[in-house]
Amino acid sequence: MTPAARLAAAIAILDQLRDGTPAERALTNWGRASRFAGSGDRAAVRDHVFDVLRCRGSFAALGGGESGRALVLGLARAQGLDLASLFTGEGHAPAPLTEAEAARLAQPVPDAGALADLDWPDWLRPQLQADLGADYGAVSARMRARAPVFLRVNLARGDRAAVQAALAAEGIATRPHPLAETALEVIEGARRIQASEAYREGLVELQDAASQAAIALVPVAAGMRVLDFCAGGGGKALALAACAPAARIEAHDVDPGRMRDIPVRAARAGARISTVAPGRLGREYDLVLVDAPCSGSGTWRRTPEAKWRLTPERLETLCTLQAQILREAAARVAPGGRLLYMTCSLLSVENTAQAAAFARETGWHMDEERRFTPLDGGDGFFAALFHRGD
Ligand SMILES: C[S@@+](CC[C@H](N)C(=O)[O-])C[C@H]1O[C@@H](n2cnc3c(N)ncnc32)[C@H](O)[C@@H]1O
Repeated sequence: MTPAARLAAAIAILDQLRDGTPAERALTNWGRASRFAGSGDRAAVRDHVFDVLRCRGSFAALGGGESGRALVLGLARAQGLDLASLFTGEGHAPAPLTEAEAARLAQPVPDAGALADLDWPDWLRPQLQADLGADYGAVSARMRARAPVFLRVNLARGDRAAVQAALAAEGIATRPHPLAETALEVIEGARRIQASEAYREGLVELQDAASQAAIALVPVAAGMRVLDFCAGGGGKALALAACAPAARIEAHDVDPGRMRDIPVRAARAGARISTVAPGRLGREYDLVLVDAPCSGSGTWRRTPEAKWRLTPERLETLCTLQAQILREAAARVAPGGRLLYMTCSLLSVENTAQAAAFARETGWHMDEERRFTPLDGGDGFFAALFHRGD
């Protein structure tokens, strides 16, 4: 496919999203109907679609509307592409610019800060400005770009340098990242990771660097009884198991189906993690992890559709649920044990305010609290470690 045909495909896919079709489904549908498209074409079209979703507000302003065509015009303009050579109408290229489009595109481009402002939902912008303070502008700019890909080195299987060499031998170039001693940032070959031997043999897992740094805060040791209360696919439980292979780790989720991959992932990593059905939990864990359901605002570079779907009502529901889960999880901590609360959110209502309210209302003490933003290199993330007040 030509670069222009890839833009035309992105336009068609973005138009499909307007009725609420999820991007992944629209991309799959397009892929099935486009057998002529090679893997490079598919990757490029996907990147266009996700670049637009991340910057939907500013690209709509730059391109003059919310249609697929206007958004892609905004993308092309933001990326400094030569519109005249792409929008030709020849072959599979998008139709030439209309006079109205050409006149709109001749207007001056707003400054970068004003554009980045547009890429947050309007209702959330004041909250983010207050929560991020002096970092607001820089974080907003960072959130418009693609997220880096990080790997967690499974220290139970090899040290970081050895794993880096094994990956390099398979064409995956990485560099150590300062956020965590287990973190490697992938600089080349990201699409090869899941088929690589290093991945299949459990030397690495895909995990954001901030999540890795948060897990490093946890005082986990051999013999400890640990509960991952909101285990989902088990990313945090696996990271904990790598830190303390002799800890007794149990994974739980209100939706047990979400834990279905844990046995396979644990076997790959050589980790021991048992999954526990709701209602079969113990009461005396030395450490309970709560990786709470949240807005996911810290990960919106990877899941940009979620940014535009979040509503004030949904955020309020999530905050209520987080407070409730914290209390349920705290009831399972043994005397002298610890509770770790985490979110992948940038919002204080889910982070510092939630943690402070829990401490105030229950008498638990906060030992440590850490907030990560994309300025640290990884996703937005939050962790607060507590011990019981008595
Ligand atoms: C942020 S995800 C967990 C991600 C996971 N820890 C990981 O690292 O891959 C939050 C999880 O909390 C679960 N959850 C939601 N409400 C819950 C509840 N009341 N009790 C336990 N788990 C809950 C969801 O099903 C979801 O899997």
